[in-house]
Amino acid sequence: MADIIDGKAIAAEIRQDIAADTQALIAQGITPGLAVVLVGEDPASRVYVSMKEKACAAAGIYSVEHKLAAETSEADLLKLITNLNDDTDIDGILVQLPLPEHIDESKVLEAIDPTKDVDGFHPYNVGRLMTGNPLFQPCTPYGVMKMLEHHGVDLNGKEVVVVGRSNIVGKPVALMCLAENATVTICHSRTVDLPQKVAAADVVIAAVGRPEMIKGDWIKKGAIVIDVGVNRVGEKKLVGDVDFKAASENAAAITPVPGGVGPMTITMLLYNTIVSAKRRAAQ
Ligand SMILES: Nc1nc(=O)c2c([nH]1)NC[C@@H]1CN(c3ccc(C(=O)N[C@@H](CCC(=O)O)C(=O)O)cc3)C=[N+]21
Repeated sequence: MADIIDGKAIAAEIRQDIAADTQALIAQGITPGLAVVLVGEDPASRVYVSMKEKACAAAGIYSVEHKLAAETSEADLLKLITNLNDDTDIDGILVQLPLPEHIDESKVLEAIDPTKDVDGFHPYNVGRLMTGNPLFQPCTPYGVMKMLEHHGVDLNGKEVVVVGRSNIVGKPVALMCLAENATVTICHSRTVDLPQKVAAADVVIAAVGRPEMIKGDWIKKGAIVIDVGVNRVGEKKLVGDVDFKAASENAAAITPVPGGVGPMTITMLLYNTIVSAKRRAAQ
């Protein structure tokens, strides 16, 4: 049976450090500040945003939520971002994705001051990550790396297979593993013989958004499995991209869903906010 890599526990540990750093910054007269912008009424987005609020409050971070109506114009959203860029109380700006259809996502992400881009989605920060000199690392992949580190996984020379090629998870996590000297393969919907690719992996990182599509018998004995998927099936049940039960038979260690990567994502958002506030304090 596999070890469970407990994201909730690792997140709680990191959040204690974040709370201590926050107190130290406040003592220097700098209160870390995060602005979260939510456009529209998507229920899942609302849940995530309120989780972020609670986590900020628990850590002592100042947070402001800007809830805008679904029909808000792109121009008005850009205006809000400009104001937040100029607001000296704000160290981090997060615009919750997805945005409504009529708003150009790239335009919005590019409007955020890269020095406040705690999501790490601005092309400037993407470029900094790609060239090996990151300013902010995107929260979900950064959380994945912290989980591997906490579990004592050394990626040097390992075969990492990333399933999924999104800008927010697949591509950046592949770059981060490469920076740790892994041999990285990125698989996707057009990959030929995915089971065989996954079977070659020492570390599998699943980020496709399809419930339990990665089967347990694809996993090599002793592999590490990181499941980034959060798929709601039916009313309440949350499952990952990996068939957890079957994969646990082969894996040396595996992350659960819920309680795996999810809690780490929010933790790394707070972490990036503190990093940004420390830069402000050092100015
Ligand atoms: N600009 C932006 N940045 C994001 O980081 C971002 C976003 N937009 N849009 C949506 C996705 C999704 N996301 C999650 C955060 C926490 C959990 C999480 O904590 N999940 C819990 C379960 C929570 C539940 O029950 O729904 C868990 O896995 O244990 C999941 C997903 C951040 N996202």
